[in-house]
Amino acid sequence: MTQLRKKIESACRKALFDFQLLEGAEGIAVALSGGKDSITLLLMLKAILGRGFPDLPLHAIHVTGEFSCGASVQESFLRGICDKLEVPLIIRESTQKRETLACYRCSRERRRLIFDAAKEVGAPVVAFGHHEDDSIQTLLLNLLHKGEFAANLPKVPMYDYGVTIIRPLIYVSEKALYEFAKQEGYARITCQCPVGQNSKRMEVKKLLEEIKVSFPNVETNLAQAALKYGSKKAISR
Ligand SMILES: Nc1ncnc2c1ncn2[C@@H]1O[C@H](COP(=O)(O)OP(=O)(O)OP(=O)(O)O)[C@@H](O)[C@H]1O
Repeated sequence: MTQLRKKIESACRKALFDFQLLEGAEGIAVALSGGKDSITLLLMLKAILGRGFPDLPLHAIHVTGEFSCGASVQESFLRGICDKLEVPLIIRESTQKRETLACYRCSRERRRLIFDAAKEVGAPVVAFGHHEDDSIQTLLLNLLHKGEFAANLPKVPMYDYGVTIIRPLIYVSEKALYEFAKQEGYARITCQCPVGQNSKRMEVKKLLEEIKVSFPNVETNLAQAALKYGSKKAISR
């Protein structure tokens, strides 16, 4: 096992433990876009479940469709990964059209498709591949755009849908995930969505790079603040 793999697995284990992410779970569904983050997540959970954590059934759910994130991923590529890991793969179709394309609508539909599939297979705990940098960007984006101090939380019960979202990669940096994907040979650009490439999130990413010049610890500090003070709004009923 490489050092990097060990490092990511151990950060993932720490998140599972610190936030009790698997508490009460009877099965886990990984939202698998085919990008580096969710593939790594699937590999990590496969390695961890049954070793220090309950041996829960694991499923992968992929949403396909012309403009869905992950649209450039071949089904056979995902099947290959899942078959090797002996994880059942479920594929759902998104209906997004270019004319009506907007991030919020697309991701709402994707979530609904993923949640429905997860419930159908008896795995209403859904793991997303969001990492530490996603959380930092979300925090800044919400602050600048909406005046809210709200980040990605590691565990969010979605009472209306009857599922719980978990984010086991919350302690892992994007850089580590990128390096690992390169090492494992599945680093590839997946999001070819014309809307996603120009989003406010990209602007926040650039802004963070600029801030980093004067404040080198900005990412660590924001990640900590996100976990400590990130809004509880998302988890209130
Ligand atoms: N088409 C999809 N099917 C299933 N899950 C998805 C899909 N698109 C995104 N997700 C889930 O949402 C998470 C965040 O999506 P986002 O588009 O921000 O991807 P990302 O940061 O590029 O991650 P990844 O490298 O896993 O694609 C992904 O890690 C994955 O768990």
